Amino acid sequence: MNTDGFEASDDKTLNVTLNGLRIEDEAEAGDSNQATKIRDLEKKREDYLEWPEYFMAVAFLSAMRSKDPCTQVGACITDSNNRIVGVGYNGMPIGCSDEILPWGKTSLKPLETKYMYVCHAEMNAIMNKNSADLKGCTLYVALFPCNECAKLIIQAGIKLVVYMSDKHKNKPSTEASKLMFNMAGVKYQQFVPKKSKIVIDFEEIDWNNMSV
Ligand SMILES: Nc1ccn([C@H]2C[C@H](O)[C@@H](COP(=O)(O)O)O2)c(=O)n1
Ligand SMILES: [Zn+2]
Repeated sequence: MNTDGFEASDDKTLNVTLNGLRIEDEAEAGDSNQATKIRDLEKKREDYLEWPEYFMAVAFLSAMRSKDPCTQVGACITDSNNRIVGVGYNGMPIGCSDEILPWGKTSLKPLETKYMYVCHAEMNAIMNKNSADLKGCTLYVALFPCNECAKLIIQAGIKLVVYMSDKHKNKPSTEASKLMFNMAGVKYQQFVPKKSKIVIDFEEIDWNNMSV
């Protein structure tokens, strides 16, 4: 065993035992890159997802379930213990076929547009709650909530809305949401990602080191 805790075997394979796991490397003993790599496996990871990024990523993952051809929105509600207590995405109400109801938005006949029927992501996340109530909770959502969802958010007792985009900020609906949030003491803040990308590539997972 050398001073780094590595064991150089006769066949020039670098063998290291970490927490009962034997890591064998085809590197020559003394290869400093390999040594650094192996030493990194002994330390706590520093590039783990922080809570806000994790929750916003859950919101975005949920949005991938949406069948809306134009806009997919996801929402994730968390409590003060950083537990997820509700998730949702925009979709047709339960029992109302999303094969039959319209997904278009341009028809001059309101009944033939999705707007009459779609449940917004925030509404679904609130309705899907798995805790007794949502008092003091935080809602993560891709788009700033509309006025109808703002009412639900307020009534549910949610205290903070973290949103990614307020691209409709000049719409009366957004202004109404902000007016109600301000009156009701619901705070809202734009999410500033620390990572530009969060990728899950199933084909690239290194099962030996369990890194993605
Ligand atoms: N905060 C939001 C904003 C929008 N949505 C949903 C509702 C519709 O399915 C769609 C909006 O349609 P668009 O006019 O953008 O094609 O997005 C939501 O769930 N939450
Ligand atoms: Zn809404």
